[in-house]
Amino acid sequence: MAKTKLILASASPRRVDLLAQIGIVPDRIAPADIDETPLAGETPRLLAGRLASRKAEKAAEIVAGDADWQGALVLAADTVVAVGRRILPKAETEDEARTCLRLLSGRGHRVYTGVAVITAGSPGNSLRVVETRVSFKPLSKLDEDAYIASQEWHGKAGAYGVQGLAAAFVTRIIGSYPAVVGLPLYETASLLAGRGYAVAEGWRKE
Ligand SMILES: Cc1cn([C@H]2C[C@H](O)[C@@H](COP(=O)(O)OP(=O)(O)OP(=O)(O)O)O2)c(=O)[nH]c1=O
Repeated sequence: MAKTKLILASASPRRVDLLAQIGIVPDRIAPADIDETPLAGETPRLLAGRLASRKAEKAAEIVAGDADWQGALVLAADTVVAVGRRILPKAETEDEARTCLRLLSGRGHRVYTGVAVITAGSPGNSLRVVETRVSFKPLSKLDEDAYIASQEWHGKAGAYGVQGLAAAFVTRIIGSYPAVVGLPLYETASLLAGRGYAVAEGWRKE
């Protein structure tokens, strides 16, 4: 039987690296640019799920009509950081980043990562939203200034990347570390397997 093809609907190199960690190399990368504005009253969990689904649908639209990609799996994800019910932005300015860091300082927050898988040309999707609890130490003025100067916050949800310098701020993680970075690997593998993708194929050394 022909191997099921995989399309990754993401422009994020981190998601490519995370998939590679479990031996998965997408056959095609088809980033989906969508409006990520939360709806009025939308919870962070619902937002992460809706955006992951929307990204997968948009990438499937790109390959619709191309017979070579019918039946391929389309995988997308979205990461949202929330302090209580407040959804933090993907920080674009230093002011936004400072506001996020002050909200995160010395307390816990939640990271919601939605992962969606659809089969190109078929209706319906498989969706999981993974919640991970992350706690930060109280940040000093020096921590804050140095992290801002590092530029690592730029474009990141909640203005930090746990895979980088901000790891020095993290006192505790309850849940999935790879979900915080951008893709919950257990849930991703299980969604793909549920749609017929042989995740462990190719793990054996020749
Ligand atoms: C909390 C956290 C966020 N982030 C970043 C990753 C993303 O840039 C951002 C979440 O945005 P996303 O919209 O999930 O992803 P993206 O825009 O990078 O890529 P695409 O939509 O094409 O798949 O936050 C980290 O890199 N590490 C972290 O620990």
